[in-house]
Amino acid sequence: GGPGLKSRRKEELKEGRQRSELTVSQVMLLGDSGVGKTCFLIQFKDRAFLSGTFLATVGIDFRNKVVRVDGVNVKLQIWDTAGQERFRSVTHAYYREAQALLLLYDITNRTSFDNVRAWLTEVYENAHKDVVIMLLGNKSDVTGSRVIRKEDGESLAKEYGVPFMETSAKTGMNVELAFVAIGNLFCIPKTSTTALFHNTSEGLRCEGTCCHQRQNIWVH
Ligand SMILES: Nc1nc2c(ncn2[C@@H]2O[C@H](COP(=O)(O)OP(=O)(O)OP(=O)(O)O)[C@@H](O)[C@H]2O)c(=O)[nH]1
Repeated sequence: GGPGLKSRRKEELKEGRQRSELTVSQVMLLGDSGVGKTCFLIQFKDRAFLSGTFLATVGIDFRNKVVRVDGVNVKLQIWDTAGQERFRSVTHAYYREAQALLLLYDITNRTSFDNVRAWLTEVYENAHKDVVIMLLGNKSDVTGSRVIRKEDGESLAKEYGVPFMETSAKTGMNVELAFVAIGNLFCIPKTSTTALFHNTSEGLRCEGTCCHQRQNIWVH
């Protein structure tokens, strides 16, 4: 009893309120095998980089993380998919469930960049029509063996009307930002094809009207 219990109750209430504010969103990581999807997710979740031996993802794996977007807690359930062709049928089954897709290519691997078009075709055929897509040029820390210029990534993204960033799962550059941006993208009006982000002292802000309540996107 006593004041200890009272304050604990207060805390529980506050927690409960916070929990009910939480929205859940499914995010899928896509792209060729070896572009760095698993590393990208681990960097985001644990701020660590897995170097050394490359272990290809088998089928699908997932991790949760809560990000704060415009004062709302968003629980991202992130699905890490296998890039290898032989697992495609498994990953296809998850497309429909995803609210957001992060499509990665490797800036040191031209094939992975060329395959972005094929990935997008697959996405448009299988994913939900309101899915939010973002293109990411990963491994931007590598300077010596870069084969895809940043401008190439930008123009491809513009062609498809999707936002773009270069990232590094190794240094962590833009990793968190990409996930926060995905959260923010839900705020972009459907008619808008380009997302304008502003870096403010309070974090990333996007231009557009907020629509956190859009039923097909947010699962409460
Ligand atoms: N330099 C550098 N290496 C990276 C980066 N991201 C991943 N790697 C390396 O690239 C290799 C592949 O990374 P993974 O994350 O396993 O690739 P994946 O896309 O998950 O591959 P699949 O599971 O087969 O689809 C590993 O050897 C990583 O260490 C990065 O940002 N910079």
